[in-house]
Amino acid sequence: MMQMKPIWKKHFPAVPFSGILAVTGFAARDGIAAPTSTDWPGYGGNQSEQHFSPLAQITHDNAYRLKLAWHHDFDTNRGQEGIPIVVNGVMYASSNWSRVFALDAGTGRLLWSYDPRVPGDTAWRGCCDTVNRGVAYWHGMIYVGTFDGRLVALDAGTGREVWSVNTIPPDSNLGKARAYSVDSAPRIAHGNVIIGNGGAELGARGFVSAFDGMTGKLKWRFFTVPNVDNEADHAVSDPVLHDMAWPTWSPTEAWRVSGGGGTVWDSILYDPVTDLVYIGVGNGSPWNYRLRSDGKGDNLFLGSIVAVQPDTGEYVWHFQETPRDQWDYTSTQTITTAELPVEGQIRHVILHAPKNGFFYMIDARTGQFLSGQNYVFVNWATGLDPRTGRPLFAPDALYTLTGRNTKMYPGALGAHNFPPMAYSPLIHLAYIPAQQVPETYHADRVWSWNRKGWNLGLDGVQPADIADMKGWTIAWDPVMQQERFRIDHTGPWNGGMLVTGGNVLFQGLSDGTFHAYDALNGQDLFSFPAQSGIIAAPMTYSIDGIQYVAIEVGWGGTYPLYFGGPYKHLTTTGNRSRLLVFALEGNDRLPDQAPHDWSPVRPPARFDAAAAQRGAADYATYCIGCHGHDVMSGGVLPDLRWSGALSDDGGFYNVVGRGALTAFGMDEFGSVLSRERIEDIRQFIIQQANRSWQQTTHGN
Ligand SMILES: O=C(O)c1cc(C(=O)O)c2c(n1)C(=O)C(=O)c1cc(C(=O)O)[nH]c1-2
Ligand SMILES: [Ca+2]
Repeated sequence: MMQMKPIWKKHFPAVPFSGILAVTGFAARDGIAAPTSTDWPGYGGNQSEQHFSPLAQITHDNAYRLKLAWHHDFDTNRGQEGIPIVVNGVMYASSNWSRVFALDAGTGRLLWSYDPRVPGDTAWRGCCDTVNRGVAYWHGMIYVGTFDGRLVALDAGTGREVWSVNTIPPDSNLGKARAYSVDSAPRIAHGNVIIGNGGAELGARGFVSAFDGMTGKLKWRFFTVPNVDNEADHAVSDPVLHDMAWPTWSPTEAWRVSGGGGTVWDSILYDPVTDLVYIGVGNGSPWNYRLRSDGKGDNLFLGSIVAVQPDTGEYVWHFQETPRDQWDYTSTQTITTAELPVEGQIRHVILHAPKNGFFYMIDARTGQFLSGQNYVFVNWATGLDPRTGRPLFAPDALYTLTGRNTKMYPGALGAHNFPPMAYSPLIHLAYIPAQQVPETYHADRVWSWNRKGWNLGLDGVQPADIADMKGWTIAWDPVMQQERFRIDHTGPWNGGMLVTGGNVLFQGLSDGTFHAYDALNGQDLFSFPAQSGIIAAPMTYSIDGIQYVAIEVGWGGTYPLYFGGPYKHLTTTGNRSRLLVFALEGNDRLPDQAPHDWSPVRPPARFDAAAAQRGAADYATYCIGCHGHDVMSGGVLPDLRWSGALSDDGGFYNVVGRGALTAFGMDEFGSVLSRERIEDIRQFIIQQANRSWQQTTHGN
């Protein structure tokens, strides 16, 4: 093997490492021990959310020996995006539908489980599966955000509910759509539990709330986009929205209805060094910038990182990465801090690789742009203004203004989505689970509003050919703003990263394998067949001197749901959602894999082509987000082409119109679509099923 020189030695003789063991924010309650450095006390590991652990028992020399120590089957086969936490030997893992499991982290023995009983008819509110990314620990309590918008505090010892609040207030200032869902991990700052929400694809006005960790009392709320009438929300964001954000919006119809977007649906970081909370703000709602804001203004705080005070939520600074958003370029991706040299001085900086394809280094105290460079091919901007970091738009990028359908790199799933990036304070590299998923955007000319449906203001978003879809892990040098090496994957939508003191990089892939790589050069050290695609990120901890690495397995999230069948990598099987835990010793094994999938069955032979054409439009608004392009399942939810309900209009209406399968997450649409329109959707699905049937051998 070629030995690589440690890259960092070139410009780092002796750099003080940031917050590796910093666990001070997780203070102990009487009689309850504080987490230790062998734990994984929060979503991002340490308080810099570097997805780094100093544990070094597993190294590039021995990682090939990794074994399965134990596994835990989840009670759902939907997508898994959670990163478990470990505190004092107990693992707290969350799963789809916001369920929580406490397990003995050494053996996998189930200690308790908690089901918030999220009503199945709330599933439509989420763009991207009923996933959950994790829980928070503080003072002997576990906090989980539930898909239907609650924040729940559990007793860490028993799983008993201590308090529960609705994080989505009934206020009238949230827009008409109110498609709120919560899937991100709560974060803790000064004893406050901070949580955002998602929903901008369907219609939502973004905000972040802070609740007292002990009592659940609301401490503050910060809205990320202005009140539509520039009136007071009686929230801490009032002054900055009134003075700074409002002038960057045009008071047109579309955002008044849909809420404007700016949802904080994933990353939030409390930084003990600056004593600030950074929130990653999402895309505009509707996506169509011309319809949303008359094509005017930067639309603050869309596509920004905003820094606020932990106790009050008061605005401190913002840095907007994507002004004039019309591509779903969220800034919700991993917010990480590090100590790095800038012009000869060590600075405390934020590292950020948002969807838009640029890697940013920002001063954490002031929000000042320090440097930035595209980490993948992009065609929406030709670069960044070197002084301000503002993107230089490519002429074709503003497609809602030009009216020309445009294929954009990145597309709406971004060059980097929710799977966390990691940063090694030993090697000084960031590891980005990056991808190329181009899409062609077709702008609508007229705004129309659909309750319970997607509200993009677009005629459609067309994914590129599968050959154009790529996935890599990019090792990025943030100081030089350049790539050091990359690991090629079979396709996009791979899991997030973990890097350790043993200089090992762990990642699960969309092709259903789990890997350990050498963090210095990307060499593949270990591969495990996990039986299902992986989108979550691993974490590590140590008990009784043994280092474990855990990963949640379960194909899902938006890519397989929305893009559908042609983009599925594991063609042989449906999902098996589980938690896998590895160590250097272990003798657990997975049960043999019996292939299971949705087999084609002969669809009804006749359909009405004109009805099918009408149904296609409603399918794209109401169904596509879960059931996929061209009605092909991406391997998570049932493939409607082969559904028994297709053969009978009454049975189909019972499911789609009346909600016969509500308990499974299939809501009723009879309240928003007439029986005729639902029948048109059935005709469209039958048409698609016949097309597929013809294309298989069955057609002969
Ligand atoms: O705008 C939003 O409110 C919002 C929310 C979410 C979410 O809550 O998961 C996602 C997105 N946007 C999004 O753009 C996106 O690509 C995405 C992927 C996923 C996922 O879990 O697979 N969620 C989301
Ligand atoms: Ca979005």
